[in-house]
Amino acid sequence: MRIDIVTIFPEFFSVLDVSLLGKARQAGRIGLGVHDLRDYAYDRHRTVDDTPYGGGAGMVMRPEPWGDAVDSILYASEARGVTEPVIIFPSPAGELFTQAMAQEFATERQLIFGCGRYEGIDQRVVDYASTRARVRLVSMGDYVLNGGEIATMAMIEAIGRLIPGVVGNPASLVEESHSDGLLEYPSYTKPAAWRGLEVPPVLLSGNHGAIAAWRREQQLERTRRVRPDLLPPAV
Ligand SMILES: Nc1ncccc1[N+](=O)[O-]
Repeated sequence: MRIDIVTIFPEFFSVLDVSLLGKARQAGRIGLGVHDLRDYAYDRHRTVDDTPYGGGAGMVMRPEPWGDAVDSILYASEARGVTEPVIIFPSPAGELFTQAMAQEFATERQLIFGCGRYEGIDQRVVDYASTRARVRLVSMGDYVLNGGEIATMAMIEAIGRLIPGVVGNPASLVEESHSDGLLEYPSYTKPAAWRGLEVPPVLLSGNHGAIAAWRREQQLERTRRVRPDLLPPAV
């Protein structure tokens, strides 16, 4: 998979050189391009924002630098034979990011992330990009960040770890929260007793059927208690 990021803070993404994603990049499983939006702002001060039409507080990101940045990335995509990649604009006005979306995006050949700042990006950038790529506005939750960089980092981690070969043991991806729609069961390791707290005896029984049943019940109980909205109908 190829990932391109447009941002005014390219240094934000140096963290993607480490850990699993760093190894995936070294192994060639993920290609990463971080593009500084200011490289596409050709005035002397490399301005990327301006005051909003219609008034109001804050600044809006100008369309020209975005248009040139998107065109430059799409031109390179076409040269690599990728037509209509997905462009993701993190936005509190977007559709809520879920594990299902992470799974969906993990099958794409290329993802482009457009990190807005200030009060957002001129709407015409989204409208223009939609004529040349599959555009998705995606939200990490009902709260407001100062820009799309942290949201992009979270999505890249959630998506990247699903790409075959990135996570050492693919089996570990199966029994996780949200992988089967429910929250995961509690986990324990040695010692069996710690500060007067015991590991549930069933986990020491060696009875795999009883262990699987206990874990499923724990998932349901935890999901009922913490996230009843995730419960499948008639549970
Ligand atoms: N919540 C957000 N606030 C600002 C930018 C992006 C956001 N998001 O969730 O993707």
